[in-house]
Amino acid sequence: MRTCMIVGAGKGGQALLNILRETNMMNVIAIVDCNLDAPGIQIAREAGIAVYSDWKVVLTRFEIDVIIEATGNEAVFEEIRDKREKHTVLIPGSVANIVLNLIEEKEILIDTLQHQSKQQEIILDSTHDGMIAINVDEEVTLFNRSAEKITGIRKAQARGKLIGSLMASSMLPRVLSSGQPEVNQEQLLPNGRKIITTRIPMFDEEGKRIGALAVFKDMTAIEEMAQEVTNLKSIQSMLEAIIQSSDEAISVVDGDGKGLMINPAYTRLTGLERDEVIGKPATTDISEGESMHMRVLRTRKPVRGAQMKVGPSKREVVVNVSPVIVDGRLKGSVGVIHDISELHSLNNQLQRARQIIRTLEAKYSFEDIIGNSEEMTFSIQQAKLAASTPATVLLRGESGTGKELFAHAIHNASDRKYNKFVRVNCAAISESLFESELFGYEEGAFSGAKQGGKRGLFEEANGGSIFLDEIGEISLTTQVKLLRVLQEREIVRVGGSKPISINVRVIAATNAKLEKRIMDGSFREDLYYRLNRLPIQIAPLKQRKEDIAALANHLITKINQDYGRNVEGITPAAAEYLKEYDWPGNVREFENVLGRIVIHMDSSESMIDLAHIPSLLSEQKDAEILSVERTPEKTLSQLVDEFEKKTISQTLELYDGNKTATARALGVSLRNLYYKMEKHDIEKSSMQ
Ligand SMILES: Nc1ncnc2c1ncn2[C@@H]1O[C@H](COP(=O)(O)OP(=O)(O)OP(=O)(O)O)[C@@H](O)[C@H]1O
Repeated sequence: MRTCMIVGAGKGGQALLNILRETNMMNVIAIVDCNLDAPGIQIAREAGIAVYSDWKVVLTRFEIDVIIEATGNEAVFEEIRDKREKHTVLIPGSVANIVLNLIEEKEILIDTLQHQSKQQEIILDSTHDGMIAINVDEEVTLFNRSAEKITGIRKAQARGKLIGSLMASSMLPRVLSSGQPEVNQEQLLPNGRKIITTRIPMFDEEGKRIGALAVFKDMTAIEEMAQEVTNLKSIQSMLEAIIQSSDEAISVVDGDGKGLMINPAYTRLTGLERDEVIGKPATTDISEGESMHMRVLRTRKPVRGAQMKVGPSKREVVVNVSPVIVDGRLKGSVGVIHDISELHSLNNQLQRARQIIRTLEAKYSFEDIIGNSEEMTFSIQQAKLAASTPATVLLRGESGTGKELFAHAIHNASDRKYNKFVRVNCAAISESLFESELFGYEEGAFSGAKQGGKRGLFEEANGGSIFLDEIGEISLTTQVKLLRVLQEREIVRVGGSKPISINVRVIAATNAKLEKRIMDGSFREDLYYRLNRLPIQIAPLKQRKEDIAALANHLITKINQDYGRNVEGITPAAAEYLKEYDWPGNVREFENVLGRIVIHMDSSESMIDLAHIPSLLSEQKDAEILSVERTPEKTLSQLVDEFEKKTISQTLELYDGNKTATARALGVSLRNLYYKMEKHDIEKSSMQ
């Protein structure tokens, strides 16, 4: 290194001394100044540099290669120039000044660079990408905050360290030596995080390799985000699918009330297509007046159950609208429209279904009426004819002949079969209730009347048939009212004045001799003629005994079902025997007798035979002897008298006319027996 002497220790000399020492460019041997207080003198002394007041002395003591003249004094410069050794280089003070300026500029530059690098650091620290750079010695020169977060290594720890000691798996040394960039490489960090990184070699302006840089992203976070987005997307598509397939009409508007979404049900109901709604303000939307969406956006409160009519066909709907509030901010509103006209039509269908079920109340048809006798065939023919007309029918026949069965069959064969069949047992309803039951009543018609009044059975049967069983039993007052209904085809509720027109087919039935009733004044002749326009007489079983075998088989099937038995039928001999009996209770009695036979049969027996019947028939005979035919016109004392007469006659017969034995058997005195025999006109022959 060349030796140097600085002449002049003023400001310039001092600066030069500092530079030469810092840069190590030359070995400063001595500094010269006649003023030993000059600023450079002190620094020289501290640095162990010799201080002289005469430069010539220095030259005599040291081998000096370079003399720097820093006095700014031209005379001094010329003297040194002339007296120095030839090989010694002399640098004038002005040059030293230039150097000084350069130094100042360098300092400013350094300041600026430092400032810039601070700024760059801030920028690099604020980026989300991790960045690590190394120099050619593989020392870390850049380690930004994101790199710190992703790798978990402290920035302060990393700076200046060998990358290999910091992260053994780092590929930066490889890039540094190969000079080849490596783009978008996946890498697993020791802390378990997955990164995607791009590594590039760095060159200076002359193409010299100066280091390598890695820029990387945290894939774990990205993957988590991607997962969240995927989840959100699937929820969104699920919601969309639900909304699109919903039968409820749905519309969604944004916070400004502009249409965002509607579903096909909305278009079906309102007639509004997507392009008429999406992006358009919902100012009036589906109905007149303020839009429900706008009201909800204004008040931030839901609207529930608003009723309105919408669409070209003015369908009745109920609307529910709710605000959509996310994190306290109003994002829009969702409206759901329920079409209640569909509900109404469902309700109608339900009513219809109910009506069909009701027709099951009229459960028999002509197929259920058994009998091939001439009498029965004729009755069935008449009934079928009656079924095809709206006419009032009067079914006549003894008790148990099948009048109700015929009434069912007529209703079910008529065009009213899908409407109601209402059966009224006129004998069972008390006189006082009869009118209100049949014709209904208005609210307040009598004490105990229901609020809003009540429909009567005629209204109930509207569109269908009403079966007035035991019609002979109704009072004269009710007969007048019924006649009016049959003539006018309208009813007036009890306590009301407004006539209500009704469309009901009347099927009446009686076992009474109405003609006799007319004679004694208990039945109105005009009503009789009204009812008797289409009379159907059903013959008693004793007049059509040829029906017995077929009836027996039919009834056995029915009994098997009722009692869970498996009787197959009746032998011809048994059927013949049953024909000998008169069946005063007709088919009902026949059915009861067969039922009792079946119950008494052994489960191994499959056919009803003679052996099963005799005891039963004798029981029947006893019952017949001991029973009296109860007809509505008979009074209790008449019935008791009749029973008494039959009992006495039967007991006399049993004891071959022996009155003493008969009186004893009946628990009466002989005198009393005679008295009763006379009273009942029991034949003299049996009175011996
Ligand atoms: N021809 C028939 N074929 C099949 N079953 C019959 C027939 N006639 C009557 N029945 C049956 O006999 C029973 C009595 O019939 P129904 O009640 O119709 O007689 P009714 O004349 O209305 O009697 P009442 O005057 O006492 O009311 C019922 O179980 C019915 O099914």
